[in-house]
Amino acid sequence: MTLTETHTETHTETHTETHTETHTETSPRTAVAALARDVVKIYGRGDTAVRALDGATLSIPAGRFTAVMGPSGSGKSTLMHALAGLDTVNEGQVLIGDTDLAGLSERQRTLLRREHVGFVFQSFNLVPTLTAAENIELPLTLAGRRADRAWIDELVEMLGLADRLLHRPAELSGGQQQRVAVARALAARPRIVFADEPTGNLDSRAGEALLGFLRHAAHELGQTIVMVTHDATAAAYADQVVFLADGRVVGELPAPTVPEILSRMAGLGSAARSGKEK
Ligand SMILES: Nc1ncnc2c1ncn2[C@@H]1O[C@H](COP(=O)(O)OP(=O)(O)OP(=O)(O)O)[C@@H](O)[C@H]1O
Repeated sequence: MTLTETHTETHTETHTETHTETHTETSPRTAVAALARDVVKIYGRGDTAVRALDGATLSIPAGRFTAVMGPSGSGKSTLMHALAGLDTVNEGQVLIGDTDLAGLSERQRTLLRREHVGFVFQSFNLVPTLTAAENIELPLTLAGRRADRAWIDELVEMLGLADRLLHRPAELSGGQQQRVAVARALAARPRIVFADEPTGNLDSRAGEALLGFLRHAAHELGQTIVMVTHDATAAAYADQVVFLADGRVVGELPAPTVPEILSRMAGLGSAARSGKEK
């Protein structure tokens, strides 16, 4: 099953002229899920201006699991925010699917994110007053879309959450909370899921289970996933690792192994965590 086969575009009047969703239920997903081309992002002005992205170019392949690594301050979070439509850029082009974000208003970007982007954060970001089930369905509730019950049930089953659905986040372990967050990110069948250090607050066993699921989601469900991490063990679960330094993409490593990742990172002047010290 590919996600496009059952993904119904429910939005109408809110969409922009620049957004060309012309695919039918049988058309294949584009090979590139998101694209940044020569992107410059400057924070602040004058003497205090910081060039967080300095000509970053990156293509995110659809249906693959991509890890983004780089020294602290290299621009990973900034690039992720730009690709996810959370923030605008000063120069260059950012596309999600076929949509050029430059043509969109802030509200249109919000709607695009709601429809096409899922997020998983280090700190889980679940709503404490809602049950696990309600948290999982929150993106659909917000978008006014009806839950695809069979899909949600499948996610819950795959993530081993079936007996935790009526519990609130405080009654769940860290690993369970993060699995709820992953189910929430995938619930609306987004075009792309961004995960920012998703295993940062998990012990290694829970982290490995989560990373295994993310890889499964890419390979078996066709879900495009982009993960920012400092952890070489986590990055080695990905299909490819993209390396950033000084606001630019400086390398890519397909089929990465932990030693290769650590060696590349050492070349960038940063000590990546091997993940073993956890
Ligand atoms: N809101 C902001 N205002 C000013 N400068 C910022 C802002 N956000 C990020 N920066 C700067 O932009 C640069 C890139 O930051 P970014 O957070 O993207 O790096 P990163 O690679 O994600 O770092 P880390 O691994 O430490 O999280 C850094 O020099 C940072 O200090």
